[in-house]
Amino acid sequence: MIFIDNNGHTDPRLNLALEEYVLRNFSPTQDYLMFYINEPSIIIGRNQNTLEEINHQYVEDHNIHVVRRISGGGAVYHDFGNLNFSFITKHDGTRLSNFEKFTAPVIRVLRNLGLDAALKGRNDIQVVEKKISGTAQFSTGKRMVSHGTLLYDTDLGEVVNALNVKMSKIQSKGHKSVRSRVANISDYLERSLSIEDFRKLLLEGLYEGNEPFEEYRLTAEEWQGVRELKQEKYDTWDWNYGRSPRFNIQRTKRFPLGEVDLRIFVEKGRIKDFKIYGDFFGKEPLEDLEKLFLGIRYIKEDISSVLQEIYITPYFGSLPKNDFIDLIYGEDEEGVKI
Ligand SMILES: Nc1ncnc2c1ncn2[C@@H]1O[C@H](COP(=O)(O)OC(=O)CCCC[C@@H]2CCSS2)[C@@H](O)[C@H]1O
Repeated sequence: MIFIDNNGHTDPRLNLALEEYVLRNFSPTQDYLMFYINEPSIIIGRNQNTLEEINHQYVEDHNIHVVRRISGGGAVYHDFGNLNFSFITKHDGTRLSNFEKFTAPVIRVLRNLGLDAALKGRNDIQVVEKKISGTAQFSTGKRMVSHGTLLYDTDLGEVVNALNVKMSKIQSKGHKSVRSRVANISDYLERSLSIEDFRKLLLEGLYEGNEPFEEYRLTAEEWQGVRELKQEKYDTWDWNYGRSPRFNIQRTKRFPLGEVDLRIFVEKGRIKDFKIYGDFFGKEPLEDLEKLFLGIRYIKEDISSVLQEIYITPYFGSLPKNDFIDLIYGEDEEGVKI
């Protein structure tokens, strides 16, 4: 096993690019282990609809990154108190989602630290019914990544806030996260340890009985490749949001002049169909209004700039623009509690 040094980077886009770069470019006959800690971020599963998983307003207001990963599963929150481990190995022929093999050594270390940890559900490590780790896998056919989180001393209030979805009435085939009760590992330890001490103990524990892992630092050229992958993929709206499975949104809002009903169909993050029903829009045919939204990204900025152009038209005579943006892209007051 070779331990890959991530150089202490905490940008989730860089860490996920590094993991994918190692998976795709490093020796196919070697096994690798990597640790990384991300600054506050939500890491979305490969097949999820980003908007269905995040509290958009909260995430924006608090500068929380939203990044899609290549592995399946649900959305998780990371901060400086969450340590991620990642095994990048040959595909061992077992069915994906066999998490036992890769979680067993981690569970052993946690048990040695006095925690009553066990693999529960499909992919959770739990301590007394509370989740302290979520895991996921991705395979290229020959190689695979098996990675997981370890909630060490994460701000658990933020986990709830950031993942408290407020966009309602979305229908999609996107993979839905499995909400759980979560806990921090540090709360179960008898002595106090920093996350850095915990990281060291985990690394030592993982190679117990074997030779210490050989450490590898990437060359400048390899880092360049990682940065390119970051730029082409993990930095892009197309990957993080646009790649979501298609979805439908249905919204109704009562304005002083009457009710407006809206149906939007979004594919690859862009509005493909836009239907608006309401009886106070004046005499212009609504198709003209509807057409203006086709092809734009389903994000506040694009919606707002369309409305900018058409604000002074008969449609919007007496409707405040922000109310309209809210109708198309707002968040309901009552979110789904997790
Ligand atoms: N950091 C963290 N760790 C564990 N569980 C979490 C975390 N954040 C949120 N949650 C809880 O898990 C569910 C989602 O569970 P669900 O089972 O749907 O998804 C997962 O566990 C995915 C794990 C992905 C691990 C990758 C490893 C490196 S990059 S991310 C969420 O609604 C919260 O209740």
